[in-house]
Amino acid sequence: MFLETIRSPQDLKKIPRDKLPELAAEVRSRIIGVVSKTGGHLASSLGAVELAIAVHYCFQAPEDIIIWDVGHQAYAHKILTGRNERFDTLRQKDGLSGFPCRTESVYDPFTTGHSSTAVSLAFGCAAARDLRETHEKVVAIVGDGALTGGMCFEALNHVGHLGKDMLVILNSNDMAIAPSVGALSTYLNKIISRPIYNRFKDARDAFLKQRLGRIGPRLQKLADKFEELLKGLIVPGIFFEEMGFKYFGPLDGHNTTLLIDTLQNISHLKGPLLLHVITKKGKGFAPAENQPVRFHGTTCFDIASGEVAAPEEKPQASFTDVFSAALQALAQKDKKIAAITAAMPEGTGLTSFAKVFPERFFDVGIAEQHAVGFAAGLARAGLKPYVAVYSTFLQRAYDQIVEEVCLQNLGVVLCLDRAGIVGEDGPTHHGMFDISYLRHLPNMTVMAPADKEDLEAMLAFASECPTPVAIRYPRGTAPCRRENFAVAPVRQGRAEILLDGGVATILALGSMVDVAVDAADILSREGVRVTLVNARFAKPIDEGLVLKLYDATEALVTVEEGVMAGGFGSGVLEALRADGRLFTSAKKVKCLGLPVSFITFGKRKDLLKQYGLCAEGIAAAVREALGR
Ligand SMILES: Cc1ncc(C[n+]2csc(CCOP(=O)(O)OP(=O)(O)O)c2C)c(N)n1
Ligand SMILES: CC(=O)[C@@H](O)[C@H](O)COP(=O)(O)O
Ligand SMILES: [Mg+2]
Repeated sequence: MFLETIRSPQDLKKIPRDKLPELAAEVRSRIIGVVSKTGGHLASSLGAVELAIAVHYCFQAPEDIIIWDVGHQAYAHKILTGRNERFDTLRQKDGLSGFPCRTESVYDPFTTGHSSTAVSLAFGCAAARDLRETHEKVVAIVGDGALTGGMCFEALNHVGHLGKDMLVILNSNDMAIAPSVGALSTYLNKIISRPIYNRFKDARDAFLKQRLGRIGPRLQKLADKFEELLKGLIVPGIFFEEMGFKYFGPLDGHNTTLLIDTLQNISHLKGPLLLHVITKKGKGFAPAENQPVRFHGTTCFDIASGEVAAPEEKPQASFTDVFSAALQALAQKDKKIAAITAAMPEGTGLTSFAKVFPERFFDVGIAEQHAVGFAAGLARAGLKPYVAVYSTFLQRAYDQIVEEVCLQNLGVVLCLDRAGIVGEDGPTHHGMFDISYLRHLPNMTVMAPADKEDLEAMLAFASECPTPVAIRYPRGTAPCRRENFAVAPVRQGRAEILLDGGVATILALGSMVDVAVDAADILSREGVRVTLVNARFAKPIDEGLVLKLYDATEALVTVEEGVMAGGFGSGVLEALRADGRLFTSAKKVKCLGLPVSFITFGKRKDLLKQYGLCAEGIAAAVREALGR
């Protein structure tokens, strides 16, 4: 067992080169064993095992800086950099992060999770190195999916211009989460298969053999020279060469000897280098090789069959499922509806929309900024675009939301999935800032559905709304409306009263409504009756109702699954302050939500509980506000 001997990359370097494939097999089996129990980003990490071995074999981390883009493929890197013993704790609270993490290891120069950042980060390190006159190497490892992100292009442009020493390793597997899309992906495929060059070579060989007989060998020499010239014109990677990089490859990214030889040969070269390696997503585990999308990010599974472990409870439709079905139903009736994803058709629930309405579906690649700008164009030209994107990734497109959507007052619908605590992906992925970053924007309406019925109604409401709308919903199950509560029609800026006549009011937003219903039950068993409001709108807030209930009840508690600063509760306080009531009354208003801090990874339910966003937490807040 080689793996047991490795505590750091120094130990890795002691292993003979010809034994590295055995080490790779051990690392793979360790990754599969752990991820089968913890869940995680399996397929990408399996594809980058040899790459991690080769990079750590050739470079001197942590002095040399190695940055994995996104970081979801870095499990082998973690295992080889002193974290093998703790690897079983992957993505568990207080365990190892699923992504590179600055506070976890000196071998992780950055905490990452969002795509297309590595070249910028690496280039910053390279530029600083040159100013400090030190000599560390800087390496950015970027996937073909990540390469579609604008930030990556901006960085390549800058690197090529300034020409500093650094290495970009492009890990091509023809996949983002879904199959890669875009002209660049087509270009990379051309490089890999080299059809023009190969066709030329085959035709030339055949011609020389069949037609020229004995004078062939002399001509062959001439042709070889010509071929070299021609190769210069159609050489793979000419795009990167023109951008100012020396291009090497494409290489088999699973051949450790080839990778190490090449890295050692090129790493002393000056200027920006780009090494293109070809890998297989899911390499070494047949179920993941065959279903890379399914195993991109997986829950626990059975290693022998590759089957996902049966859920403990009966599976219920998620908010994503509800969104998926409802948008399709709307699109059947309204031909103006289009759907846009930034490389996440499965995660956002748009896969079946893409099949049913291929001409109205757009996967723009990992390009959230472009997704929003593109949607603005569609809306301006008379379509009704729904941009389905995770809350955390929409942060990228803030300026496009402000300038291209809100300032133009266009009817773009932003559908923010994974809004709130996402769980095991942790701080890079929790969608906790969106209410705050959207609520202050002119012309923007911000909604959050309490349940399945609300989401369906809000999507329909948005289809009629000529101005910008954002609908945020969390990861996980969408509750159905409870039997004793009717569903009021969705009207702009109007909340819905679920329980009336209480001594205190709970104003709950989105995912917190169902939890607040349970809190109301707890309190009612204690003899405390509450008025419960499904706020529906974070902007505009139903100010009339807020003021009315402030007067009518003894205390007010707001609850939201988002950061409190600038959030829904802040909006309620702003309404009370603007009206002057906050200054003239001693009534207690209590806001529940997430603090202004980066929240770790762990189970969604546990993390919500930690911040009082559970039935008992809400009940306790009401008791406190009432002074009981
Ligand atoms: C800004 C941003 N948008 C979307 C994602 C979601 N995401 C994570 S990995 C990934 C695909 C990355 O593809 P690639 O870089 O080719 O890596 P591979 O999974 O193929 O190894 C996507 C879309 C993200 N992490 N960050
Ligand atoms: C690495 C990354 O950003 C995605 O793979 C993300 O982890 C997907 O999250 P979901 O599992 O919630 O779709
Ligand atoms: Mg890829």
